[in-house]
Amino acid sequence: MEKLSIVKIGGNIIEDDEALHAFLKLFSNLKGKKILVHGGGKRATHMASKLGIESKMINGRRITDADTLEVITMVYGGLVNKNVVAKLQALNTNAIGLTGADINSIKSDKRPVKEVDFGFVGDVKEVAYKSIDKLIQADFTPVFCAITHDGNGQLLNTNADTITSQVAVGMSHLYETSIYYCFELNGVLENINDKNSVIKHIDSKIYKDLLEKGIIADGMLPKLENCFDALKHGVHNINMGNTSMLTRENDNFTKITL
Ligand SMILES: Nc1ncnc2c1ncn2[C@@H]1O[C@H](COP(=O)(O)OP(=O)(O)O)[C@@H](O)[C@H]1O
Ligand SMILES: CC(=O)N[C@@H](CCC(=O)OP(=O)(O)O)C(=O)O
Repeated sequence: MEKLSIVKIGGNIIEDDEALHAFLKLFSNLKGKKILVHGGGKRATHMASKLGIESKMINGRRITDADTLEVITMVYGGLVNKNVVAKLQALNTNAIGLTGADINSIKSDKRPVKEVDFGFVGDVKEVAYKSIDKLIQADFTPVFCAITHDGNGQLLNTNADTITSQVAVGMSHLYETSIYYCFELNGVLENINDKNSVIKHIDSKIYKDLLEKGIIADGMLPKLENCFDALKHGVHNINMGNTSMLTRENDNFTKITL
């Protein structure tokens, strides 16, 4: 099976022009077929506050009312996505920016209201991996933002880590797929205050242990949940760490297995 890399960059890299440029250079130089997924939660929170809209997060997910949906559509689908695409073009990578509505690539269901009403937040139900592959086969590099749609004209906010793992599961029908979750730290850390305390390997048993010890928290919780879900559904390989792990010269990052 041919290989495919799906790389996700988080909010802290997007916020830092130098880090973003350095990352995009590495991504452009990455050999083989590839897809980029970006977040931008921090930028959305900042923009919302400029517009006088308060941001609320529960379990790492944004409560997305109608006003917030407008902000995230402008920020993720517009500002961040188009800037990333333009910067990739400058690096000779022929990128195409997409929400899940484009080419009907990612359909989701609005999250049902239980204890919490998340508003316009979508849980992914269908990835059109064959359509995405048409872009890849035409030598375009898809760049997804954190927006999906319900098929009835409604855009929905969807966590970028989840988009990454679900797109990876879809693409695993066609490729041996690896995920690279790039963020500002060197990997999952034993001690969050010590950047050198990288845990090099996490499997389900170690994960349970880390959860019990309270070592994993905040944004790392949904990230790791997504990892195990993806591995159970056909994704070959998952790595988490600093963007330099893309060079393969750095082996100081976290590898996740079942
Ligand atoms: N044990 C841990 N190791 C590394 N990061 C952790 C850990 N526990 C919690 N985190 C937090 O998870 C964050 C990464 O997740 P998230 O905020 O969703 O970032 P991103 O926007 O890059 O996806 C880190 O910035 C860190 O604050
Ligand atoms: C539903 C939900 O929470 N969506 C996320 C999507 C952006 C994202 O995931 O950005 P990072 O990867 O930078 O955190 C949000 O609006 O914050």
